[in-house]
Amino acid sequence: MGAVALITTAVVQNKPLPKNMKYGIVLDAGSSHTSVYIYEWPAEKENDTGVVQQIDACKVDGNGISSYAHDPPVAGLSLQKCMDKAREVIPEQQQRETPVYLGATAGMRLLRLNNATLADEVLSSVGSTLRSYPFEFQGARIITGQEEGAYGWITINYLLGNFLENSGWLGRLKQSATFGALDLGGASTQITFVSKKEIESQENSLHFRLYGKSYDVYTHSYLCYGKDQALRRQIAYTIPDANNSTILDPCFNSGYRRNTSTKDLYSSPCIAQQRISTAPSNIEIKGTGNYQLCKQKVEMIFNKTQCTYSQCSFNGIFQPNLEGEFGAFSAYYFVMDFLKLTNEKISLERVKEAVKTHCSRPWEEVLKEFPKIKEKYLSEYCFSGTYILSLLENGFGFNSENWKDISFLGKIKGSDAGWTLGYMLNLTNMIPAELPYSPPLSHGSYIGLMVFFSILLVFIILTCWLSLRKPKCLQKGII
Ligand SMILES: Nc1ccn([C@@H]2O[C@H](COP(=O)(O)OP(=O)(O)OP(=O)(O)O)[C@@H](O)[C@H]2O)c(=O)n1
Repeated sequence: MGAVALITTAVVQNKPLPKNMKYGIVLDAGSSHTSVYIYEWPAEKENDTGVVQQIDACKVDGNGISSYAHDPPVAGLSLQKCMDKAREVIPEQQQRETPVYLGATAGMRLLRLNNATLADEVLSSVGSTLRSYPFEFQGARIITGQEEGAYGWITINYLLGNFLENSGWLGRLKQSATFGALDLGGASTQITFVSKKEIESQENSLHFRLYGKSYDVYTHSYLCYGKDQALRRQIAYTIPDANNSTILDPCFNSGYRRNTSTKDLYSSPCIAQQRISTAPSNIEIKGTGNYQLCKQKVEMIFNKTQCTYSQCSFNGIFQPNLEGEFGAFSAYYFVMDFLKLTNEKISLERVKEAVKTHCSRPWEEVLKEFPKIKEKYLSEYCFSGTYILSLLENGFGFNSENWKDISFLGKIKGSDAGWTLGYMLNLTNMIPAELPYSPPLSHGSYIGLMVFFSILLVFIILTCWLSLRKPKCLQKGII
């Protein structure tokens, strides 16, 4: 049984895994795009102390499989380019033994809320494409927010080597040194960390036994609090004020303009409470680039008033005190990397100053300086930086003191930080619940020691024999 048995993996675990697998493929079908990751096993699979490594990754063109809700068969076809690449990367004789998993995240969770039949059609379309490749297709499913949080936590701690470090006798005695995981996607965000305090809400509590050590983990996934859905909500709040269908938005650089259809904006279940029937069908957003005003608008989406537990993050969700160090990845990394704020020595105050400065820059100037960056990303870095600060500070409770505990992580030892590796490690039972037995000495060292002690023994016996034996001449003299 897999070590992470608490996470339900029903659909995927039905098929036995190929015995000689050396590679694994995981497709991350996110809300904004799909990525294909190829992993390679370490040579010593049985007594695994090596690390499964990402050897290639491919980003699928387009906006994620959920965006094909209007035409599900195309969702599968969109994956072909990256799957063709996987066929080139993995040696032909290994392909039949290579498991392929597809996990869809928050974009598909939202589509399922809107229209479960369409979500099924999209999944069956990607399933038939993946089945047409010579790999061992293990299933396509929508993973839960809890799984997304847990697998992200497993991935970063596995890659950082924390589980093995905690598994020795010394590691088992001391407090578990793991990193908490902060994952910001397009449609949801996850926070996951080991908590010494009681976790008051059952749905936020996970227990893992990994390499012989137990971990009590807190996790929560906030649907609709990914970067793209948060932006939609922030815009939707302004629509009632729309005058002549124009919105002045402080979260975009001044001079930036964008047209949005309200039908498209309102199509997300995240905006359900904010829809107004008198909204114009099209709105024009005009940036005014003001960090303080943007922050005020962004904070409207965090409800800090109700809490039925001893303490909450926001929206009445229980969250224990933050503990230990954290690794922040996905959009946290993309945005902070763009703003050059990933250095741990940069204080929270300096981060705020930098976001404020970026927001105040005219759009023309930004565009001129970064002509190669996709306009969608570039235009949103003022909002994204402000949102990240609000989420971490106002939402989760980070402050000037513990800001230094956050590391913004893109790749760890060559593998992308994200949920996919943890997902595959769990489904292939790569992380044992108990520490595999490893003899204290290697075979070579045993033989070396045996030879050494044999020579030593012969030497001792010889010395004793020589010293006890009386020389014949002396014996004669005495007589
Ligand atoms: N260079 C980049 C790349 C991506 N993004 C943004 O990062 C966010 C998250 O992207 P990703 O990690 O791919 O999230 P998804 O998997 O699509 O989201 P989810 O898990 O919520 O489904 C998106 O809003 C995307 O616009 C960005 O700002 N800059």
